[in-house]
Amino acid sequence: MHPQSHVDRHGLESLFTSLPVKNMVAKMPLVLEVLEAIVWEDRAEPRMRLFMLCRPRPAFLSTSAKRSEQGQQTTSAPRPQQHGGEQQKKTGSIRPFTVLALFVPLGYALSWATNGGNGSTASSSADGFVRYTLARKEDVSSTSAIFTLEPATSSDSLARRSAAERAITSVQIKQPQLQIARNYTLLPSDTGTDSANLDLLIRKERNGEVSGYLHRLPLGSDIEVRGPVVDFAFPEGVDEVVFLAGGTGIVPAMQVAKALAGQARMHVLWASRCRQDCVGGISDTPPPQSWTSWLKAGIFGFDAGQVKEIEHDRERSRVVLTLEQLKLLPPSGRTAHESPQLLVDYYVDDEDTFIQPGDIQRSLQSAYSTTQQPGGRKLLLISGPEGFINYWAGPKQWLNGREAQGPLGGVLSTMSLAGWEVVKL
Ligand SMILES: Cc1cc2nc3c(=O)[nH]c(=O)nc-3n(C[C@H](O)[C@H](O)[C@H](O)COP(=O)(O)OP(=O)(O)OC[C@H]3O[C@@H](n4cnc5c(N)ncnc54)[C@H](O)[C@@H]3O)c2cc1C
Repeated sequence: MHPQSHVDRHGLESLFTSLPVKNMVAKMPLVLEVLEAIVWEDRAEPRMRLFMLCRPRPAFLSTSAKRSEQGQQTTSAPRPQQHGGEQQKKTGSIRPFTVLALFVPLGYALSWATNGGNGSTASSSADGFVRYTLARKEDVSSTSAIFTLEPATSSDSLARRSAAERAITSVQIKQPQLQIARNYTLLPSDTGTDSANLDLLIRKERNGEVSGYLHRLPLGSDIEVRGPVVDFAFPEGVDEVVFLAGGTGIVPAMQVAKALAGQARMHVLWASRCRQDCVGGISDTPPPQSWTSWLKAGIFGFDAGQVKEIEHDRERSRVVLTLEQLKLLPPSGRTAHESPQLLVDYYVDDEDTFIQPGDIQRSLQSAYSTTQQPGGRKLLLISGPEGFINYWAGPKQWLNGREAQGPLGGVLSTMSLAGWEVVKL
């Protein structure tokens, strides 16, 4: 999930220090490539990053380590002393003004070149970002919305299909003032048509740099997008999937449901904070009623669950509608199970319904009882906020500059998961 920009720092330094000004124009493509690599290189030197940012990063932005652990692309690398002059001095062999002196004319030249020298704005930039326009924003709840992005020009759009078909994919969106980017998973296109538009479900994080910026943008704004990036490629032979989704973690679940339709049976357990996030969603396999619900039903003469279902059926959010459509996808591929291919259960914090280990265990067992492919692979996927993944499966790990699964921890590590491969997304 990281940009594959492997910058050879020493090569870089010698390039900059040895570059004669008269050769600058001739070497411009190389220099631009290097500068671009620095911007996206999470191990780049602080002094280099310093000059690529539009403004100094405030202290609270020193969450770079956390972001990197999340597989985010950012211009700041995990480091103990972000503004530590000591560290900068130790590693410095290029004087800051050298970089600045190069960058300013280069930036000007790049802008001139990409604009064809006439001041117009090209839709695709040298760093792979493509210009889109915010065409629609559909509020799902007070904290999340579906953004529809249209290519700014008809000739230039990200090729959705260039990423592997059997994979979870996301795109990276740039926050141009800070020069940072975040991943957002693509909502599956509605009808199987390969629309050039991109639909994204984006939650507004409190004080979130990129999500906050996107939620503030008015319709018609330019948004720079690049990708798609493969976040997880499905192994061959998967015939059972149990998917634990927290919040916007439902979007990768929808991609899996679409990609594996007819090939694997899938059960999604989706936890949302409030009902607005999943209006109209009715669980396919509701957990057994607790004794308190039976008591309420006895006292009040109705089942509270039924009332909720009637209320929720009045309208359905677009996410719930898409999930319903995915349930209807015709079987294709090697196996057509007779039982429903996709089951979705809804859990809502505000309604005091939470995913319980027993729900997961039931789902795993029911998958076993209906499996038709002996030897088929079984995946237990978990996607959502860091806290959600940590709670169920333990934290991911950051190893050698890359995000790794880390050992299985959390609640799942105490359960019997024989035969199931757990993947933290
Ligand atoms: C592969 C992938 C796919 C994703 N898909 C989606 C998707 O479809 N939809 C979606 O909404 N998100 C998705 N995300 C998450 C998304 O990429 C961003 O992480 C998310 O939008 C937050 O980014 P931000 O810049 O807004 O917040 P950030 O600025 O990174 O902040 C994140 C949180 O940390 C808090 N924070 C910041 N600094 C500090 C500090 N110093 N101390 C304590 N707390 C702090 C902020 O208040 C905020 O709540 C995906 C992530 C990945 C890796």
